[in-house]
Amino acid sequence: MSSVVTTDVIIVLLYALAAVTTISWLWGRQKDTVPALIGSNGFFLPSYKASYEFLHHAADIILEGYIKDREGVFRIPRFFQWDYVANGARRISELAAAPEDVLSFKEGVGETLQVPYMMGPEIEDDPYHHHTIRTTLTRNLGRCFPEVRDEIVCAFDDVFRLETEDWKIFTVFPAVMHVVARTSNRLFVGLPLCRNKEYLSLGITYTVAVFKRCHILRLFPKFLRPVVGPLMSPKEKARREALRFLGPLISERLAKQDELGPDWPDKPNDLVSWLIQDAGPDRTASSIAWRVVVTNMAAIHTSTIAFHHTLLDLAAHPSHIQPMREEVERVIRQDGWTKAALNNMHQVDSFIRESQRLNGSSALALNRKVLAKEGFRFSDGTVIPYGSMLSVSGQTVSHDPANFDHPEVFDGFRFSRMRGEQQGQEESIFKRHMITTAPEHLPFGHGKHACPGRFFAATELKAMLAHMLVTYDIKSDKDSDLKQAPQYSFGQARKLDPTAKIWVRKRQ
Ligand code: HEM
Repeated sequence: MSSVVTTDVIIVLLYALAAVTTISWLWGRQKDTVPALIGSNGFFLPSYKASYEFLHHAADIILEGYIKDREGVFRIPRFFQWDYVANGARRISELAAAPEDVLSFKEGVGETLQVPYMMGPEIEDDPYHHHTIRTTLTRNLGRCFPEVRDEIVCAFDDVFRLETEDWKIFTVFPAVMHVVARTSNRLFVGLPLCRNKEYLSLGITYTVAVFKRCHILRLFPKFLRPVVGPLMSPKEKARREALRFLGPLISERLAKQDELGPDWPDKPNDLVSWLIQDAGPDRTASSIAWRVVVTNMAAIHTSTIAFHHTLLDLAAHPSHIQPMREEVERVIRQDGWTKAALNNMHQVDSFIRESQRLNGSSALALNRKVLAKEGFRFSDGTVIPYGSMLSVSGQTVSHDPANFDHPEVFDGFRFSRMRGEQQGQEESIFKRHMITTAPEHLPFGHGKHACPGRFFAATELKAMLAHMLVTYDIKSDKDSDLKQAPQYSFGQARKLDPTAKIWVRKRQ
């Protein structure tokens, strides 16, 4: 009993200390002219009530701000601090183009995902695997496509196990996550490990833990995070497991490289080899195994969410199936199952881009932290103070009639039509590809930090959709026709319905 009382007293004292420190820091700062979206403008710190309201209605509140002023900047209440949200294409472009020492991507992600606690300080300080993904992995997509395609075929076979001609019902999320995890790991670690259920569940469990716990840790004041962060971190356990699965494989490759040089005969062409090449002094089995897990985290959750929505959109809008089937079959007859063939599947590409447009997994995009001591200044003079988090309202731009005709309507061939209409105008055509980011299309971010894995994600997701179209019939589960209804949010994160189902059978 007395130890509980002591803990309570310590926590109250720590909170009081945080409040005094924050208030005195804010007191010395210039008055903030950016209006608050909810809560009172007059207060230095947002009220608990406003922060709680934002936690549960973030998407609606951000939309309200967008409707109020499509070119504006607002403050949003978080426990213990105000964050900032900017609207409009001009501000999005200015934010995306700002240098790292003014608006930091690294510190923005660090804060959003609580990287030092969830992944470790070395991932924040030296994210060399981002470079590996952007360069070597992307360059090898054509060469590695036969393996990726093979894994897609086998993984769908294993997940669906359709032995008769009858329809079978599936819960979409776990089915898609299994296929995505296997396919991604075929490229990351190769056979046979990419089919090892325990290994795959390590990546999935760690990813789910990071995305849940980072939001909870952000509810604590900063000075408490070094205490609470390590207690909540899934990192140590996942690191040990990663070494168990990947340690022998990586040690063997490191030994071969030491003995035979960097281009030893029959060196596997996968992420493990590419990371060994880029690792520099951090070239140990333990640290490379950890980069593989962290890459899994960036790749699997995001791609699973995207394909989950794609399949539900397909089931809800079946008139798109036949034209896409015809496109896939025509292109495959011409080019075979190759990466080049995917480039010619314009309707498939457009369908996934449209699904991403309407189903963003976060109400906020481009999360950055202001590092310039004088604050970040937009070209109209609005200043975001030093140390603040600044984001843009990623979802609202996709739903704005100024950017899209009938934005609320799912129109799977919206982007392929635009490409058709603009044949010959090279610059515009490339604006409509799934991988192309724009101020009005932010699922992959925008600017120099736009997702480096999006070329792989597009290859994987298009190959998955093309395979499903020509191999299976799918139809909606009547009960989950209104699949958007059960979506709810926690802070900026929008959660999908993990119970949504579809019917699948062998193609008739
Ligand atoms: C549909 C799937 C995916 C979506 C929607 C997605 C989305 C994003 C977004 C929004 C960002 C932040 C961009 C910004 O703030 O400007 C990002 C960054 C990143 N993504 Fe993805 N991603 C996907 C797939 C992947 C895959 C497959 C990989 C790895 C192979 C990957 C690796 C990364 C990495 C390493 C970063 C950090 C980039 C940097 O530091 O510059 N992503 N992604």
